[in-house]
Amino acid sequence: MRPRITWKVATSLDGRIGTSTGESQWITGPQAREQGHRLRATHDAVLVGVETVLADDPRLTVRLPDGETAADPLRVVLDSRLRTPPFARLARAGTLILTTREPIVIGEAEIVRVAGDSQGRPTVEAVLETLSARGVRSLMIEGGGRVAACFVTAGVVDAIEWFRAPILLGGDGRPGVASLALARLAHAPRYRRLAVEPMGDDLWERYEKA
Ligand SMILES: Nc1c(N[C@@H]2O[C@H](COP(=O)(O)O)[C@@H](O)[C@H]2O)[nH]c(=O)[nH]c1=O
Repeated sequence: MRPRITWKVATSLDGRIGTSTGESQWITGPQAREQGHRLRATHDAVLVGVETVLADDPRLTVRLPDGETAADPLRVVLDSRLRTPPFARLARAGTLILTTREPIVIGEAEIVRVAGDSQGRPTVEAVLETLSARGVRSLMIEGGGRVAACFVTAGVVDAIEWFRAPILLGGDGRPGVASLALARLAHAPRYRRLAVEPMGDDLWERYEKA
């Protein structure tokens, strides 16, 4: 059985995750970001694409206010061509890098080769099979836009945790979800809103697959 998949995204009002130059830290305020950490703590694994590693050098750990502790999820990077730098914060034990190339050493991360599509990117199916085999039952995708588009297109995004900040970044900003190549509205993936909660200046919108 595949893991339950949640896509978590922090955007401007107009659904952008960064400016045209890629600046993205931070779009949402401290309360929304803390909630993001709580969501990490409730998932077995958190996944990003290598573009996010190169842009943000994320840690993907759970960092909670003083006195609160929670285990870190398995960190997963989709990196078909193994571009994760050995000095990246994710290049350490507790990170699984999925590639379609012959594995090389990247810090202390574990590198596993999986099946690729016609463009040499790990297939969603192969990623989910690999994670299921490791006992991952819940997976949170944290971006970027292309990775989100792959999982949405594959029809496997069961829930969305959307943090929306009251700023505008415009059409030249980086989209939260890249191309879905939709010609017909009838084919748009549809989600049902479960809750909306103010988080400081931001909004936390929760959706599940309709
Ligand atoms: N920019 C942005 C987010 N960005 C997400 O957080 C990641 C950084 O995680 P870490 O290095 O562990 O702090 C980054 O790569 C991206 O996935 N999250 C948010 O709640 N709000 C924000 O405005």
